[in-house]
Amino acid sequence: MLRSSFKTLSAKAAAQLDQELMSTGAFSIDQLMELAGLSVAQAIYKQYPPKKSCNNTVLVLVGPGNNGGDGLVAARHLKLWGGYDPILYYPKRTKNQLYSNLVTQLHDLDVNELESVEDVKRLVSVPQAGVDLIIDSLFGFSFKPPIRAPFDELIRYLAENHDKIAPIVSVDIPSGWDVDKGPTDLDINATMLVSLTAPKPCAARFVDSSAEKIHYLGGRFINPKIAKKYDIEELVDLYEGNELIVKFV
Ligand SMILES: NC(=O)C1=CN([C@@H]2O[C@H](COP(=O)(O)OP(=O)(O)OC[C@H]3O[C@@H](n4cnc5c(N)ncnc54)[C@H](O)[C@@H]3O)[C@@H](O)[C@H]2O)[C@H](O)CC1
Ligand SMILES: [K+]
Repeated sequence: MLRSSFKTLSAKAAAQLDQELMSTGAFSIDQLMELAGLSVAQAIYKQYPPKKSCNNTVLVLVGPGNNGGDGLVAARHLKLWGGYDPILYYPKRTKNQLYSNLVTQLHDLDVNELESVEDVKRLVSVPQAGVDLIIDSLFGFSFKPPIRAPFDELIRYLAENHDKIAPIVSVDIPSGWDVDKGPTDLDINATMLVSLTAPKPCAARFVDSSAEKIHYLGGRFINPKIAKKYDIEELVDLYEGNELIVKFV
């Protein structure tokens, strides 16, 4: 599949598909999130395998919705596989058993958390010994700009310091971008994007912005009937064998 010609799903269609999977499709959100987060972890393992020369510290920026949940799941898999040392920044928690369970699972794996944006700034700015990779699981297809506190300060810092910090892997959407229109004045400057189910329109802007941008597809849970209804059969057909991810090249 050519890296800049792929079917996309608008923010509205993505939300509708998500609802359909969980209503008539009879999936639970836990199931979808587990598969989404697992595919994010696999894409990271493939693109950034753990190195012997560093701690492989992965800072996971966790937002208040399901995009954040995908990041929590990905962190668990990376930790379980060994080689990676995830650390969380999760400033705004939704009171929901699903998320508190995911956090408990990470605490049981001795995954630590940062308390403030200042802690994040300190850690990401330490050359070599700080953070080797950043997972941006702040916002996904339900994000509506402009970005509100406390996330504005965080994204502004990452945007302004992108040449000094570790690569950023965005889950589903580069956080702060308009899902359908693309970058706003706050660009998190992600290096890699893992689109879930289908790329959203902003993914085309992402790959067009530089030949260096890396783009994966994950979230392999769409049956042929739903794929046909949403006109994304050609995306579903890209997965080979038992693979959970596809790299656009
Ligand atoms: N079918 C799939 O592909 C699946 C994808 N998953 C992931 O879920 C997200 C979408 O999750 P959702 O809970 O609908 O929303 P978000 O995580 O995008 O964020 C909602 C959250 O953010 C707040 N918010 C919105 N705009 C702003 C703003 N301008 N400033 C600050 N805060 C904002 C809002 O109030 C909510 O609290 C999708 O992208 C995938 O990553 C599922 O995991 C599985 C199925
Ligand atoms: K994101």
